[in-house]
Amino acid sequence: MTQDTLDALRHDINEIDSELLILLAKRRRISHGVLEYKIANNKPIRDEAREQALLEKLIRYGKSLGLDAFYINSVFQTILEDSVLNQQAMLQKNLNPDAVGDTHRVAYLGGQGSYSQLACHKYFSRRPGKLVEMGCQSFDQITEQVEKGQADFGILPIENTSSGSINEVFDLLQHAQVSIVGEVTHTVEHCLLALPDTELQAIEKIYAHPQPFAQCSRFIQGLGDIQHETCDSTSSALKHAAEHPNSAAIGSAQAGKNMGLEVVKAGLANQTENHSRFIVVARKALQVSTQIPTKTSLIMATKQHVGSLADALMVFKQHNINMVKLESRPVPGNPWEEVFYVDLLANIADSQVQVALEELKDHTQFVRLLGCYQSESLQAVDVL
Ligand SMILES: O=C(O)C(=O)C[C@]1(C(=O)O)C=C[C@@H](O)C=C1
Repeated sequence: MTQDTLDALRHDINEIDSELLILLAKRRRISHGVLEYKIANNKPIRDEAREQALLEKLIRYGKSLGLDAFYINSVFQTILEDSVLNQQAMLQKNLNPDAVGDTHRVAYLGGQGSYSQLACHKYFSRRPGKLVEMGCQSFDQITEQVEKGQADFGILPIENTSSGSINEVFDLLQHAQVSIVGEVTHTVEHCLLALPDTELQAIEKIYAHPQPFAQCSRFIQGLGDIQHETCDSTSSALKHAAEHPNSAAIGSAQAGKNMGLEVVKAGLANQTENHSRFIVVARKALQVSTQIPTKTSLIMATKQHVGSLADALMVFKQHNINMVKLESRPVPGNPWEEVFYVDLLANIADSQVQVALEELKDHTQFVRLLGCYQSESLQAVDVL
C-alpha cells in the first residue's frame, strides 16, 4: 500500500468521525427536547426501561452489521450516561437560576495536571459558563475560599476505590461552613512519570501526594528502598520530577506530558479499577429536583448507650431509605467520641425523608445536614 492510499483512507476516517460528532450533537439537542417534556409532565429523567429496550435493539442491529455486542454496549452506555447527566444538570440549573451563575470560580487542590483539576473539568463540562480555576495548597484553603465567598465552588476528594475514605476531608466537613451541592467520580490512572529517556532502574526518588502513594502501595513496595517524598499535590510532585533528573512522580499521563515528563510505567494502582469520588461544595445549599437520583449526606453523633447506632440506623430502614455510606471518625479534642458520616439515596424535599430526619433526633446527640445533591454515580442497565 502506498502512502497516498493510506492518506486517502485516513481522510475517509476523518470524514466519518466528523459526521459522528455532528450526529452526537444532534442527538444531544433532541434529548434536550425530551427534557422539556419531562419537566412539563414531572417525569423522572432516567428511564431505565427505555435504555434497556434501546440497547437491546442497537445490539441486534449492530450485530447484523458485523459489530460486536461489547463494543456497541460500551459506546452507547457512554452516550446514554452523557444524555442523562446533561439533562439532570440542565434541570438543576433551571431549578436554581440564581445559584448557578455564568462564571464558576472553583477552588481545588494543586494546579495544572492535578487529579482535582481533571475532576473539576469533568464536573463543569456539563455546566456551561466561564471557569475561573483557583488551585489551592490544602483542603482547608479550599473550604476557606468558599466560606469567604472568594470561590463559588470547592472540589474535595472524598473516597477512592483503592485507598478508601479520605479522612482529612471527612474531618474538615465537621466544621466547615459549606454545603455539598454535587459529586463527580473520576477514573484515576496512575503512571510513573520522569524526564525523557529515564529508565525505571535509574530512578532514585519518587515524589507524590500521599493519596497516590497509598493507592499504588504495592508497586512502591516492589521497588525496594527507593526514596519517597510526599508533596502537597500531584502538580507539585510533577514539578519536582521535572527539576530533578533520576527522579519520578506519580500522576496522570496527560499531566506528565504537560510538564515534559514521559511515562516510565503505567497502571500503578493496587486496584485495576481505580476511581475517585469528589464532592463539590458551595456556601449555600441547592434545591434538588425530585426527578433525578439524589444523595443526602449528614453527620450525626449517637447517644452514649448500648444500641444507639443501631436505633439510629433503624430509622432509615423504617422509612425505606437506602443508606449507601457509613463512616465513623473521632471528634478532635474528645478522645473516644465518634461522629458518623452517612450518605443516603434520598432527597430532603421528600416528606418521608424529613420525617425520618426528625425521628433521628430522638436517637442522636446532634444531626447536621451536609447537603442534598444530584447523584452522578449512575448504575448502567445490564444488557450483556
Ligand atoms: O427517552 C428518554 O426518555 C430520554 O430522556 C432520552 C434518553 C437517551 O438519551 O436516549 C436519555 C435518558 C433516558 O434514561 C433514556 C433515554
